[in-house]
Amino acid sequence: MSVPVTILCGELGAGKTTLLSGLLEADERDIAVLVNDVGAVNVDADLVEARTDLTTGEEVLALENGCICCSLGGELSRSVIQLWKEHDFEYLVVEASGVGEPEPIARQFVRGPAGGPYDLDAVVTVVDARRFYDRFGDSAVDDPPTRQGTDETGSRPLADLLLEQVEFCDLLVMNKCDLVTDAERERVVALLETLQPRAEIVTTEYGDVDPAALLESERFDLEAAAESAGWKQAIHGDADHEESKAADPDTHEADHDHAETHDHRHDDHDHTHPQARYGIAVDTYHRRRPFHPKRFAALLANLPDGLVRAKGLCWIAGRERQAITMSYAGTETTLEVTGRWIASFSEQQQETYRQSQPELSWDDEWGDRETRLALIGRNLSMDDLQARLDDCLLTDAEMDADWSTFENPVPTGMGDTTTVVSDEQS
Ligand SMILES: Nc1nc2c(ncn2[C@@H]2O[C@H](COP(=O)(O)OP(=O)(O)OP(=O)(O)O)[C@@H](O)[C@H]2O)c(=O)[nH]1
Repeated sequence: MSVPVTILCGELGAGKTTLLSGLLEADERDIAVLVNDVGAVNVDADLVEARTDLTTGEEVLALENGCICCSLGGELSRSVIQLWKEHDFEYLVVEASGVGEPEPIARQFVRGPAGGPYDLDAVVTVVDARRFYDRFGDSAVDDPPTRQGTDETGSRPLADLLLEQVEFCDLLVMNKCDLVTDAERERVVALLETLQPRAEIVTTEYGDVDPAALLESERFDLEAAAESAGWKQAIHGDADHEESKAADPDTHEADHDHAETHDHRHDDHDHTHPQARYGIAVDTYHRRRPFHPKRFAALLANLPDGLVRAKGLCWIAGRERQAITMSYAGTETTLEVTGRWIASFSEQQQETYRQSQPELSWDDEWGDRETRLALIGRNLSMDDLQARLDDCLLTDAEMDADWSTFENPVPTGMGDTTTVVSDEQS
């Protein structure tokens, strides 16, 4: 029988260790714990070990000096397999580094060698309610959120990773609720529901969560988790909507219709519309005309304060091969080369790719090049933001210019990123 696994994510200091200590104390099962902490001194492992030695004697294994989701990927698999071979236990909890991406960790338990002895039960993300509210919850605070630096592992902005942990999980534990007012708590819940419509949300203090919610909940589903982010659903909803309107010629250039895509997930079943109550809106932006690199970068440096999340693919003039993923969270936007437009391959390769993706929308002149972004904001005029994005598109005269002459901060190599910090002045 495979051993069930719960992965525990959340930003540094959100309360993962507190929750885990409580869990180990409250639960009868024989639980092994794998703790990963960035930095040489593995404080968490020491803490949990001290706690577990005194209580139930669970196995604690520490992976140090790195992040299990990237450099230690192989080591994670090796360690958990070794743990399984050498010890007897009923359950494994992996406390992921505060700066790790949960998806690659989860994949190791599904597709990697660890998928044999283990069965991934749930990915749980712990959110610090106070910090989340300060960062994303209220544009009108007198004391603005502190700007996020880059994380220790490289170029990814911390807020971006934080939202990824929210967007890829089965259960959200909103901790430190003693540090927010009721109104602030409700607003954070509404934001979390928008960013991640699939996950259940539990509000708590000092990680006091019923073990049944964390262990053997059988919540995990790789496909569902990978598609569950609010921004992805908005983009899929927009694409589907567009397909159903395909016969309409008006959809060709500017098929945006946010009145219909707006917050579509809750139309059927949620009569309270908490998102609307807190001024939270989801929108999509789709154009088949490239951005001017300099004007687009200038907009990213001056995004409206109410924008919480923006993510999707961009077509940027001068980068005719590179499909660029834009990801905004907190105050920073990363532009990363994440692939190639199919239209930049040879005709024969284009045929092959297009046959394998029959649903791909294709323009006679530009092929699959397009910009398709999800926008999540609060107290924000989506129409103004759309108009500002439109101002970044090439003009008719610029369409005829030599795009390679444009000043262009956008990277060219696969996997390369540029980060633009917004000064939140607009
Ligand atoms: N006020 C308040 N403090 C909390 C709560 N939960 C945890 N803390 C405190 O927050 C601090 C960080 O908690 P940890 O459990 O170490 O957080 P962590 O997520 O494991 O942190 P890293 O190991 O840095 O990733 C500790 O001082 C906890 O006592 C809570 O609900 N309310």
